[in-house]
Amino acid sequence: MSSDPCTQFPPAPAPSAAGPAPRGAASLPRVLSIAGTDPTGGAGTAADLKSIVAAGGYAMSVVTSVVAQNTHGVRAIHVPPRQTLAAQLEAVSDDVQLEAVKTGMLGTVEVIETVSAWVQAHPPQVLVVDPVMVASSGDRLLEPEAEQAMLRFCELATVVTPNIDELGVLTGSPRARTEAEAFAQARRWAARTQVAVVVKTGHLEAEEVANTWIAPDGTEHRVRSRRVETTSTHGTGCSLSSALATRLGAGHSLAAALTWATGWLHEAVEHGAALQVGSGHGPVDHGHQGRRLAAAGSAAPWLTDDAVPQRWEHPAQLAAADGDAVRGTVVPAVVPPAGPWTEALWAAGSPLAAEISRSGFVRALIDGSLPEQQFSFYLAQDAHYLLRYSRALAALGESSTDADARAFWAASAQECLTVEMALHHDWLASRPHAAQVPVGPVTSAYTDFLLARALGSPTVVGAAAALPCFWLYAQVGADLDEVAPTHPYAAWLETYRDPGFVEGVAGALAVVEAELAAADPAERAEAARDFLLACRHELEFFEQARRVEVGTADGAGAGGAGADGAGADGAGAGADAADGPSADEPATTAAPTVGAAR
Ligand SMILES: Nc1ncnc2c1ncn2[C@@H]1O[C@H](COP(=O)(O)OP(=O)(O)O)[C@@H](O)[C@H]1O
Ligand SMILES: Cc1ncc(COP(=O)(O)O)c(N)n1
Repeated sequence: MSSDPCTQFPPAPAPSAAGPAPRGAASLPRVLSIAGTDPTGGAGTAADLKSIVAAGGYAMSVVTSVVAQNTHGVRAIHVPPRQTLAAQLEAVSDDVQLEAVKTGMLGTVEVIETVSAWVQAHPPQVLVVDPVMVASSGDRLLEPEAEQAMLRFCELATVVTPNIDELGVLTGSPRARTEAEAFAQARRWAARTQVAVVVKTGHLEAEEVANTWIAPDGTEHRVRSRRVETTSTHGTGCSLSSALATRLGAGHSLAAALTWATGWLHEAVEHGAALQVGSGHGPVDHGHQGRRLAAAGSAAPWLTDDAVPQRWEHPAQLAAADGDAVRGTVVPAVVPPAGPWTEALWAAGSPLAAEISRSGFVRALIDGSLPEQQFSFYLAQDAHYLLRYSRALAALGESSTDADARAFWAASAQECLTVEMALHHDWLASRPHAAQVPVGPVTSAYTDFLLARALGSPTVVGAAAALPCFWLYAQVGADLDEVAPTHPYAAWLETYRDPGFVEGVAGALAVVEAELAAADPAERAEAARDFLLACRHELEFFEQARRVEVGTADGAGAGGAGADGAGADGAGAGADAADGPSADEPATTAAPTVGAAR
């Protein structure tokens, strides 16, 4: 440690005129990033600030070095005098109580010593050290002679987050070629230093990128994530460590914090390329999840008044649900319409069908990356839905005047109950937490709407509102290629293609076509409007599960990853608890026979 007075900090709490604000009562964790800059906003302090905010913290920043860099690489590094660094650190700690500190690029021995001295004088509750050494562009961000100082600094951390190359340097081992080798290195280092390590496998080749917390006592918590084929990974390490620090600072367990940070970053990586920032290795979209959730709370009406004519006289009068006149770009329906009226309904609802296929929920369900906790929530809501949907179908059976329609709705209502029972037996029995999740607001809004139409509107209207559940569910099956038996949701995905279910869809289409043909134009228009609203309810129904915050206790199937899991400083929860079906979950259980719904 240097004896320079600039690196000698008074012990905490450092007094100032007002002194640091008292602990407790803060609505958000106050998180400090100590890092270098990136003027293109992808890495360093900029990435850290965005990540801390995204993770739910109040973000602060102390700059260690001013870096002229962009998505192609580093052009110049200026390290301000150590007095400047020390003064920044003191300005923060004299005034602000911190819940977490994250360090990134420290760069030189002098900087590391200054930060080390400050940390020792003001030990934070949570210190996440990202031992930044070399940028993804290949440029060095840590002087070679500073490596030893960095290794010593890491021993002050709550957790360190090296990438594969940095882990090798940290442990004095050759670069790990497999996850198992990386784990062995991390275990040895954690046992020796009593500091936890998050092993990140972004730099390995495998399709799965996992982040694994390895505690000093050897316990592990592994969070799986799917590799995104993209060049937009600049600043991923900065972002993960900042989000992790924030969640730990907020008091989440290590399992919950790592699960959340990994899932959030996955979405940010997935949408980074669309930002079109720079022509090299672009940044990730730190705000994607926040914007998605904000959009879910929009108060904008789902349909404008002119979306459907007052009187629907001819099939061609209907516009697409996005307001455009129906054009030739309609997504083909896997179960074909039964006549001109249902054909027009399909064309009008086609933008929503396409949106469901593109939705994060459906894509994650199909590619297997949907977190188990969100899948469990979906199952729980599905069970609530089926019970209520069955009542709506039974009501349609009672109000139908046509004998075939009556028989069809009654049989469908019955089948729905059978499917609901199978859902409990085959899927929810092994997820007792999910089985107890109450009906959510999205499910409730959809089913209240369906029941109101089935019980209080003309039969044609209730029937049209009930149709998207059949038709759009079958459509999801069209997006499926062969599902590998190792897919975590293989058995569930098969239900979308069940031939009995496809037959049921055709039956519903025939009934609705006949009802529409016989209806008067005003009722027909009402039916079209409610068909489109039900399509939108379908989209919301799928997407609601992605609004469940993984790693917290508010969703279903929290497993070992709930907020009440292992503490941040303690042992990890069981491996794979939150992000994929565990060995005893029924990933390959026989699918319930879906014949009527969802
Ligand atoms: N291509 C990718 N697809 C999905 N997630 C990624 C990808 N690249 C990085 N990540 C996420 O970012 C984390 C950190 O990335 P990594 O490249 O391992 O570290 P660093 O940025 O420190 O070099 C990974 O553990 C993973 O969660
Ligand atoms: C200031 C700063 N800190 C960290 C990184 C590493 O980020 P990456 O490895 O993604 O380039 C960077 N490029 N710049």
